[in-house]
Amino acid sequence: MAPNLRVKAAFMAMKGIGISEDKVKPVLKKLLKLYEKNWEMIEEENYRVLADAIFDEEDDQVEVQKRKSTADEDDLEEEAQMHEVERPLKRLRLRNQESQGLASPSNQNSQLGRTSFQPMVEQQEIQSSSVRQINMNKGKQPISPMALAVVERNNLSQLSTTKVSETCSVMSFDTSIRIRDKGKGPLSPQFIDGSSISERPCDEPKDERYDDEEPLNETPIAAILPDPINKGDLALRKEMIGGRGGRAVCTSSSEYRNDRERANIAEESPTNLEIASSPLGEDTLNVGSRKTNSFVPNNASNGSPDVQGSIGAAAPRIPRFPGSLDGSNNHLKMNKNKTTIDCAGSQRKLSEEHEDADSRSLVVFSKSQSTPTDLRSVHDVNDIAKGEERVKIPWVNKIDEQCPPSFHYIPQSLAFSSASINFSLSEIGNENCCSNCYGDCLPSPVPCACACANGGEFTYTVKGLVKEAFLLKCISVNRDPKKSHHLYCRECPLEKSKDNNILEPCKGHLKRKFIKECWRKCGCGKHCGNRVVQRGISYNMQVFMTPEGKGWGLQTLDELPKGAFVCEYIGEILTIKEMHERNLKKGDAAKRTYRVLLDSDWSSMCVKDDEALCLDSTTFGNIARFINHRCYDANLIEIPIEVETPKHHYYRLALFTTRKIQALEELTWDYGVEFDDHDHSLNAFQCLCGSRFCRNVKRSNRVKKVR
Ligand SMILES: C[S@@+](CC[C@H](N)C(=O)[O-])C[C@H]1O[C@@H](n2cnc3c(N)ncnc32)[C@H](O)[C@@H]1O
Repeated sequence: MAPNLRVKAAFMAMKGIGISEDKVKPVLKKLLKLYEKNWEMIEEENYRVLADAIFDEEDDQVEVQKRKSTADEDDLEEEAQMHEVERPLKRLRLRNQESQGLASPSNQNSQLGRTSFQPMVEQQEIQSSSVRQINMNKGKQPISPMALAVVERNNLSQLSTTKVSETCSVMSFDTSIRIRDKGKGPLSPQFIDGSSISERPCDEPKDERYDDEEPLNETPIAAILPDPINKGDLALRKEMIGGRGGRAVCTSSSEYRNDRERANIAEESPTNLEIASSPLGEDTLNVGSRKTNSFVPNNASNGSPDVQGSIGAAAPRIPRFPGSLDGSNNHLKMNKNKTTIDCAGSQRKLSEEHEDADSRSLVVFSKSQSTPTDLRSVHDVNDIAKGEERVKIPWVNKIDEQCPPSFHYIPQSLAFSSASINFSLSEIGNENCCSNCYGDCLPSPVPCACACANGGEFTYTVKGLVKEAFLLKCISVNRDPKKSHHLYCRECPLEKSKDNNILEPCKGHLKRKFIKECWRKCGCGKHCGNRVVQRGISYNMQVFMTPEGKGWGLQTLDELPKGAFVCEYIGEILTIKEMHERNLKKGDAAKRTYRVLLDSDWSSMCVKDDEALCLDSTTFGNIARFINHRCYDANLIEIPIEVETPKHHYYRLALFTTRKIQALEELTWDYGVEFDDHDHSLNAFQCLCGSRFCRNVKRSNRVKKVR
């Protein structure tokens, strides 16, 4: 349909429910801008989004009007106070009261005659003063001086251009990939990224509805339970205390390099072929489940405080998020005197810490008093990724005294135990790779075999960004998961894992578009433009404590272009059965785990039990575990990436920007949570995303209105 016909149709539809053109016009304009002229979204469900937006606009106007009259009342009140002495009405009232003996409020109105309006002045005073009180409290959060915060908001650009970049040095990753031919035993693990900061997105204004509300006291973001002491502790202790100097390569935020240039600087992170079992996992993880999409968030705790430098946990679509390792109070805290305190109570002045900012462990530990768990929970304030990424990822808390929750930073996902992910070269046939290519595939006029798998053309631009058309398709599938995008398993592994006597029918899985990247069996080089995700994180980000009460979050320190790769969702690779077992073990704590289902292609294959997988970032993960949820208009989107195997039971899950993102914006993605799905209360949390499309807002009234 031509655009103007669509406009007319929208007018007609709105007219049908009694909304005039002049009200529709400005809102429609805004929506078209917001959805980048994606009419399908606006037209869906008989223009429901449009109608909702118009009602919202009306609500906003009423609110503004209310505020205006409140402000007027305040002004009046102030004026009245200034001229208290000459307030005739008040004096009159007092005189009347005195003369008529009207001390009791109960008989005031009846006996004061014409002057009875005066008690209303009094009432008005009370109202306006309480309004004033609310206004005064509004927006005030308990903000303690940030003991550990190295980054002041105002100085962020400085941080990203100087502090971060100054500390860059060339890093070489240990590329410990062990590839074996099919059937010849274990392969090597694969890892990935993480980290963040943030501020409100410029085009995602905070919803006024939340302004006057106290932040809700949510369930804590997730609790990571203590790992059993094992041999790894010694190495960890060494790393915590000594750090691994000079490994990270940072990209200055001011100097943008495209992905390929960046790739020349840093070593490619190791690609995982086979996933190693974690000796720790089982006792330490919690899982949640989710209905259809791949993200299974839990009730993340708001982060019980940990040691300075430790990270908080977060979770995406199947994911759930952790908090403290053991839920005990064994956490390091920051005190308000700008002194850092470790678990053992050692104190150290912040200034001293700044002096040796490049030393990678800022917390002073008393070795004798610190347990291995304490040590593991400490995160370097300058780099929560512990040098595992190409860039450093600092953390900051300007809101309270919590430190990020404990977890193990891993840059690539690892199998916990039973997941069937032994990638082998023989599994990738010649038709599944471009063995005849050379150098960089992108400039070639003839699409290579990998491009053919992407529908005959590369999905990345030469700048390493996802092409607009592909991105829009992904966004529309996510934002508009109509039935047509859902596929249903004949025997759903998720339902099978539930131990129900009767097997429930599959609830459906969102069918997503994959990107196939070139890989090591291809003839091209590792800087080929069709290898973006596997090169890892390249933008500067920061983990930060959100002011809205969402716990920790991730924000970008760099401006990010639309379609840019931000990070992969990394975690332990679990079979659904393992996930379920962990849930049972954890009981209520399972609500605080961060898991994402890898179910984008379940329905198109008969998934065996050990092939139905999810990623659990509760105890082992990267910065993605800090990314908070935002309903509908999140600035990141997850896209499945095929790298090491053509079988889609395992794939990488990468997060890309849905639009240009300003430095200091919080990074968010839509977990796909259904807040009214009572069957999946494990995933529920009180959503504070602030989106005008928030699904956690009771919509019944609005829907009624539309009908
Ligand atoms: C993957 S974690 C995100 C990081 C988490 N905020 C933290 O502190 O570790 C997911 C958890 O964060 C919290 N969260 C994420 N998005 C939220 C939102 N929009 N509103 C409220 N809480 C949110 C919930 O507790 C959720 O279970």
